[in-house]
Amino acid sequence: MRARTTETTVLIADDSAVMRTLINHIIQRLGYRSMVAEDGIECIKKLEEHKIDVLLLDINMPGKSGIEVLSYIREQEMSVPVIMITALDDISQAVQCIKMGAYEYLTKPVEKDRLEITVKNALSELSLRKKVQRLEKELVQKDIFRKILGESPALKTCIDQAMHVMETDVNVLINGESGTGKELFAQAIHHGSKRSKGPFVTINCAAITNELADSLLFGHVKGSFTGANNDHTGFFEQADGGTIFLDEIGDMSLEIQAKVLRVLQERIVRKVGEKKERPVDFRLISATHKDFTDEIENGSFRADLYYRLEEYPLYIPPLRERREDIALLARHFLESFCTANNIEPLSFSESVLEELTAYDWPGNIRELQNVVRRSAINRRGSDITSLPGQLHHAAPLQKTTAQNDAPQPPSEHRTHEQPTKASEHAPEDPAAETSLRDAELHAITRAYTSCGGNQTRTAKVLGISRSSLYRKLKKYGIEKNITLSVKHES
Ligand SMILES: Nc1ncnc2c1ncn2[C@@H]1O[C@H](COP(=O)(O)OP(=O)(O)OP(=O)(O)O)[C@@H](O)[C@H]1O
Repeated sequence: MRARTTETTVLIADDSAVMRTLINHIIQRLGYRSMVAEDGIECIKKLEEHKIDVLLLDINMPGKSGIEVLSYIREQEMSVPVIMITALDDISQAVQCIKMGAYEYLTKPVEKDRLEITVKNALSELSLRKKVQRLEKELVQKDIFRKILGESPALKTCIDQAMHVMETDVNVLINGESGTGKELFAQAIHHGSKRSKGPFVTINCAAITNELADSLLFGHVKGSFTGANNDHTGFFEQADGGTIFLDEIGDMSLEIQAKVLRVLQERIVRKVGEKKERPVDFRLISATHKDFTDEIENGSFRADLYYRLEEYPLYIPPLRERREDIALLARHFLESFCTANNIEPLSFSESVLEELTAYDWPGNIRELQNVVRRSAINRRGSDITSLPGQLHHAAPLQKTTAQNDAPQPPSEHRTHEQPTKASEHAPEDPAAETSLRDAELHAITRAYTSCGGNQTRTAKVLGISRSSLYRKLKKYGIEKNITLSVKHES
């Protein structure tokens, strides 16, 4: 029995040397590890410096009384159970201690059996309390991640990593192809963090121009430049006390990268047209679909900023690497679509589910969402037995729709969207559009695959600029997926 309990430490705080020795002796004979304190001040010091499992606390002590120590324990929200030791004529004070949260009181002289039972009970109550706290925490975490559906080990690993990192304040860099759920994860990390009551500010980095960067990021005062008709609070200040989510961080210009690096280092901002500096307290989560090794190598991304962003990397795998999730997600999107549109419940036939599962989903979950919606709209009965068109054609066409459907940052964060909207270039004949698209997609796919996914070489082969290649890859929702899916198929 002694060997079993030596892990448990009991602190005995009593100013009487005789009582300390007596209780210490009993505690050690019961097999617990013991520590002693001669007064309230020493008791608090030991509580702070050691892991104490049970505290035996005398009420009347010099320096700080037992009641003062108890108040301190409650103020600091320490979970140690406290057993008060009191003289018989001090019962009213002992009762007051129970009201203040002490577990129990024992009267002097302390009997061995009573002491043994009380310490044991206090320990089992503590372990029960810890179990309840753990279960409560698990419930909260499950609730936070309930929007992120999937049963695959790959997704579960991501959720597990996100759960661990959300309790800290470190910067997280989420990497994954378009539509894999990076923003969803960023939101979950924010909601599960100690900043959850603060704001979650999303910034689409691709949409910030160098000219407006200072004003958008740090704010401006009215009249500080032509068109500044009102004061504006910058994004970093808006995120004060909360989380700032820098989406598409890989698209940020070098000039803006320098500004962001400065805020990360100094944690202060200054509005355009103002001298005053303001401290800002934010947690940074950023997301990218790019491989930063290339970007850093070719000088388009600062290594020093990258290392600050990537204090904790979180990789969200594409859907084709977690095929187990496809049927589950498809059924979920179908059900949500039916509910939202007052449609009678629909279901997929087994062969359609197989087809969905076999497809590579270059546009990932966003693409799947859209295919499901279109299937529901085109249905001919309550069973969906075929998909809208061939899936490999759905990808590029879907991507454009999907970008419009995707959750977007608040409008003020989207002042300068990328000019790649289908409507701006729509040819008159839709069939011509499809064949042109197919030809372009085919050419890009071939070049990109033969260049092993290297964007600079692919752009050279195709005779277009790297940025224009990037826009096209994004437009078709293929990016690095082509290389991977080709590998997958062969
Ligand atoms: N595991 C999931 N369960 C349910 N819905 C998901 C899941 N992952 C993503 N989604 C949904 O898919 C869509 C795309 O997700 P999200 O915007 O988070 O992706 P993203 O990786 O940030 O995309 P992009 O890089 O294009 O900005 C959203 O509607 C999101 O709610």
